Amino acid sequence: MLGTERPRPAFLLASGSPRRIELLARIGVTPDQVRPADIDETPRKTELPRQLAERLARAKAEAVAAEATDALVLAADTVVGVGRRILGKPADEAEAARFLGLLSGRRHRVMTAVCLMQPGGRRTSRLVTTILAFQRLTQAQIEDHVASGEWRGVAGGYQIQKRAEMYVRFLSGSHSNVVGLPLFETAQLLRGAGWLRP
Ligand SMILES: Cc1cn([C@H]2C[C@H](O)[C@@H](COP(=O)(O)OP(=O)(O)OP(=O)(O)O)O2)c(=O)[nH]c1=O
Repeated sequence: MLGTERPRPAFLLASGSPRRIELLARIGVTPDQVRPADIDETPRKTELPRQLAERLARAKAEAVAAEATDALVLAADTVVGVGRRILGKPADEAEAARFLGLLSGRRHRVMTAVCLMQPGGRRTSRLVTTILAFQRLTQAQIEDHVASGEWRGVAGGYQIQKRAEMYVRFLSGSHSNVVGLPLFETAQLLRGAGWLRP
């Protein structure tokens, strides 16, 4: 850094998702601090998947930025939508199996909203949608998936970066978006904030 330049703000990742840390690392970005936001993620009645993702990403970013006004704060939220239905994180094995049944043989959408708060309160964001289709799943495949435990703590109850990819017949759009952080759009936001070089 040259002496005439202003010092960089601290970069905080407002997320407890290990996937988001790994994805950022892939584009050479290491947060100065990881500070998961503690917010209520319950969908509102009649809220659409994209509205939920946008609202939660913003709420996570604002919650952390409120305690660190001089920092650059990045947050994201990933939601799976099948029609108007929102699939969050399955509560238990039965719900994980039900989600897989809903995804079986159908197209669905994965939406990730990314929100970046700059020091001084300027906010920029992106909403990215990836369309996927799973093959039709047999009962045995659903049972194996549930037994793998890979449904825990993830939207829709599957992880494309793990065994579930073998069921993905079709994907249109960003792969990293499905894993929790669309890297192309995140890099655009970070460039806009002067954090990455154009
Ligand atoms: C669909 C899908 C989701 N996911 C993950 C990404 C997100 O971490 C998670 C969705 O939950 P989120 O609420 O977006 O994120 P999180 O609770 O893991 O972390 P935080 O709120 O602190 O940022 O699901 C995968 O890892 N692979 C997939 O294929």
